[in-house]
Amino acid sequence: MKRIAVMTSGGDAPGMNAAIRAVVRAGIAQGIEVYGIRQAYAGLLSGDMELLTSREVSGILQRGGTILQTARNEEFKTAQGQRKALRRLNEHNIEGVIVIGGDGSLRGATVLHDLGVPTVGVPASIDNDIYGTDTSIGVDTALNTILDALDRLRDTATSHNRCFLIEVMGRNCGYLALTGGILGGAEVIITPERPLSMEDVARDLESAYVKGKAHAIAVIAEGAPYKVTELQEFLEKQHVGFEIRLTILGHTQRGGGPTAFDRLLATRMGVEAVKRLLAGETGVMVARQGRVQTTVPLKEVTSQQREITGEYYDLAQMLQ
Ligand SMILES: Nc1ncnc2c1ncn2[C@@H]1O[C@H](COP(=O)(O)OP(=O)(O)OP(=O)(O)O)[C@@H](O)[C@H]1O
Ligand SMILES: O=P(O)(O)OC[C@H]1O[C@](O)(CO)[C@@H](O)[C@@H]1O
Ligand SMILES: [Mg+2]
Repeated sequence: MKRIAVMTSGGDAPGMNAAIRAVVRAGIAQGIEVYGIRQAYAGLLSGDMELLTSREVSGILQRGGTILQTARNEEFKTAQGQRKALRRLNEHNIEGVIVIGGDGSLRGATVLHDLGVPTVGVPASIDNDIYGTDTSIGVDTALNTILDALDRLRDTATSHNRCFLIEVMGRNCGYLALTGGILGGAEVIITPERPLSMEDVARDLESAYVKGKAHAIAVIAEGAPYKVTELQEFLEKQHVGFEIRLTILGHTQRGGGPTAFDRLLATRMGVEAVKRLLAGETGVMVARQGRVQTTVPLKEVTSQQREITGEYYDLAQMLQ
C-alpha cells in the first residue's frame, strides 16, 4: 500500500483532530502518503481530497472540531453514490481508507469494505453508542463539559431554591445522561433505555423538596420518550415545591479541546488504524476493551446495540 485516505464523519467529536494527526504521522512513519478527505462522504463523492503533510497536522492535537470538517450525506447511501465514491478513490489512487466517526459513519465504512476498498474504522462520537468498544473518541470531553455545566447550574439552583431540568445529547443512548447525572449528583435521571414517567419525576422532585433540599437537578437524555418542554409544563402544573427552569446544553457538548483521556485514546486509535490497515486488515473497527487495544469486525459493530452497564443504574439509584 502506498497511499491511503482519512476522513472524519458524522457529528464532530473532540479528539478527531488528534486522531487525524496520529493517522497522518503514523502513515508517514511507515513510508506511505495520507490524503485527507474533506467533509466526509460528501467530499469523497466530489473528490475533495488532498495530500496531508506532517506540517499540516501540526498544532491541531489540542483543538476541538475537525480540520477536515464533517458532514452528513444521503447520496453515499445509494448505489449510484457508492459507485461514484469508488471512481473518486481510483482517480486518486487511494488504496485504503480510515473512517473516523460514529455508528452511521461506520455503516458507511462497512459499505466501502463490501465494495472491495480496504477500510478501517475509528470510533468517534460523543454519544458513546458504538458497540464493541468501551468508549469512543469525544465521550470523555463531552462528559466533562456536561459536568462543568451541571456544577454551575447547581450554584444558581441552590441560590434560588430551584429545580433545573437539563437536557443532554446522546441521540437514542442514555450514556451521557446517566453518567453525567451520577457524577453531577442529579436527583433525577431520565434515559431512553430506562425512562421515568412524568408522574414519577414529579414525585421524586417533590420528595427532594420535602426532605429540605435547596435545589434539584434532573438530567434528561434528548432521546427520552417526552420532550423536556412538555416535562417542564407538566411539573409546573404539579407544583412540586421548586420553581422550574430549563437548560438545553445542545452543541456546547460537542465543542472544546479534548481532555487528556481523549487525546490519548485518539492518538492510540489513529496509529493502530494505520498499522492494521497496512497489515492487511479490512472491515474492522479499532476498539478499546479494558486495557487492550483490539479490532472488532464492522459487521458486528453495526449490527449490535451497545448496552449501558446495569451497575451504573444501580449506582444512580443508590446515591440519589
Ligand atoms: N447505511 C449507511 N450506508 C452508507 N452510508 C451511511 C449509512 N449510514 C450512515 N452513513 C453515512 O454516514 C454519515 C454519518 O452518519 P450519522 O449521521 O448517523 O452520524 P454518526 O457517524 O453516527 O455520528 P454521530 O452520531 O456522532 O453524529 C451519514 O450522513 C451517511 O453519509
Ligand atoms: O449537529 P446535528 O447534525 O444537529 O446532530 C445532533 C446529533 O449529533 C450528536 O451530537 C452526535 O451524534 C447527537 O448527540 C445529536 O442528536
Ligand atoms: Mg451516531
